[in-house]
Amino acid sequence: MNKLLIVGTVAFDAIETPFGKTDKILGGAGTYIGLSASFFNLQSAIVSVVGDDFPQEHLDLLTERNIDISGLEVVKGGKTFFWSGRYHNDLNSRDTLDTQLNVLADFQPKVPENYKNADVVMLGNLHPLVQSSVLDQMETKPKLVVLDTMNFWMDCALPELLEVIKRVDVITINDEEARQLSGEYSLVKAAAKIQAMGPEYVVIKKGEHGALLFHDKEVFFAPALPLEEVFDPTGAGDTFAGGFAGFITQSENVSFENMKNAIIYGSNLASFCVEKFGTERMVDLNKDEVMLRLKQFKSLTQFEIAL
Ligand SMILES: OC[C@H]1O[C@H](O)[C@H](O)[C@@H]1O
Repeated sequence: MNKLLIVGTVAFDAIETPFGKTDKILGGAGTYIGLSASFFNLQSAIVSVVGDDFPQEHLDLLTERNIDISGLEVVKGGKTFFWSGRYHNDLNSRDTLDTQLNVLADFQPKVPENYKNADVVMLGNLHPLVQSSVLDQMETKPKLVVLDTMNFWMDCALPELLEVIKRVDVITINDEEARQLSGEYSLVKAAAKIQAMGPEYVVIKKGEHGALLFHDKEVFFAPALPLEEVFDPTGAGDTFAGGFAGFITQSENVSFENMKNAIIYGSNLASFCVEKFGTERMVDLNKDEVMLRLKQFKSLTQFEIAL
């Protein structure tokens, strides 16, 4: 089985949406990526850090999903990273209410020995120096390195971010971030400028409006499924990235054609993530539901050209 190495936060989140409120539930980019990738036939490991306030049941959940947690450091006497946010009525924008880095402040990632030859590396949203350090530890060149990031790092660690961007094959960011990073309003021009920074493939996430995949002069668009229920968008982008990286790892095919499938799988899994609070929906989701919704994705975009 092919190996996927994931780096990303494992966190406690407190979330408020127009539909309700939660207190300290399981969250973190690494968690969402891991859960999403667990729907594929692969071996995966998470490199991250938590404090000893992190409940065993959450660790068990990751292990039950066949995610290797030997690279998930538990700091004695430390507190787990905590994030709290409130979504506006449109669910597209949010305010961060609190961020407590805690053990994340001094995090030095350690890639498990048996993942230093991982086929695919998924660098979740974290400090770019942490992302670089994971790449430095790889003993064989991965077939594909995917990086997710956000505007926060563009604002406060741009040189480090540009360094790690040079080293990756695929970058996933949202439309506003693509504009910020490139200084271009047109997403076509933005993608071209970002490709010139290093990544051959640029995935631009547009939330409820789908995702675009750029490579050379080619572009592919994956819709987002129009959903009746959108409850909580937290982790949707990470779930998308986990589905993308998971599918590529399973299929061993890093061509542009196969990446089209990967972004459909990513969008499909993300469409489930938003249906409940936090990781709830990803935890009770099964493969049959995933496959069924995939058919809906297909019929959403298929049509006959009438001349
Ligand atoms: O990307 C989603 C994650 O970002 C925030 O940092 C929260 O931990 C949340 O789970």
